Amino acid sequence: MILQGSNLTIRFGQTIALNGADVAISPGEIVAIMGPSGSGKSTLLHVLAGILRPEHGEVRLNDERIDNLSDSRRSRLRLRSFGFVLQFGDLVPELSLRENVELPLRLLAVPKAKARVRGSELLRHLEVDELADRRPGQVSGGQAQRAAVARALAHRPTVIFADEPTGALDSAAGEVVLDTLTGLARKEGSAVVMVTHEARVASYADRTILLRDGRVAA
Ligand SMILES: Nc1ncnc2c1ncn2[C@@H]1O[C@H](COP(=O)(O)OP(=O)(O)OP(=O)(O)O)[C@@H](O)[C@H]1O
Repeated sequence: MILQGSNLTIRFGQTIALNGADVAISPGEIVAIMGPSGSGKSTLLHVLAGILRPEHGEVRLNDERIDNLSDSRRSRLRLRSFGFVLQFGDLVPELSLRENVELPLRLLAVPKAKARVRGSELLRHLEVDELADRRPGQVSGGQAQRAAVARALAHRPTVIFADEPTGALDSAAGEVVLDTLTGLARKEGSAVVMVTHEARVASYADRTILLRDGRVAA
């Protein structure tokens, strides 16, 4: 297993968002997390990704415990090992699509020329290379989301976390984003963990984890 969460428990005030959830993700596996509203899907994603710390339980990446690392070590680990695709354009609005895609590489000190080659390759795969110099506000939602997929893949992360990655798109644009996200992740060996409430989105996954009341129900 590449990523493992055991007995994950977290509360927000009186609300128990996760109540002893266990999940394990294999290398390169594509997993959908489904369940009713409020069942803890986004919270599970944030705990697995080291954004939130569980109150009980532990998270292991490559068998190394990550939930008890300091905030700065967890941020560093997220930058190196994880990619993220969120529902709404989380690209940096002041940067071009190309600069957004190169950003994780530049933060990881990849030389500019090398980052440019990798960025161009991904933008081409995602068919937004002709828009590379535009800013996110100057392209459609679907085009921006394809650039977000390119950015998530840029540094060849171990796991890509996607929270409702097509939630803001019409179905045609959503299909393109899912095709490219899952297709490129498979090709490059990144695992994908995606939260969705749509069966159509989950059909792209190898396996679905069903959450109910903060636990894995199936
Ligand atoms: N920051 C927070 N502060 C307070 N309560 C929270 C917070 N985040 C989540 N919760 C609560 O924890 C529970 C699980 O929330 P979560 O967002 O993980 O559910 P979800 O399954 O992703 O829901 P949805 O499908 O509606 O997005 C909910 O009852 C929610 O209200």
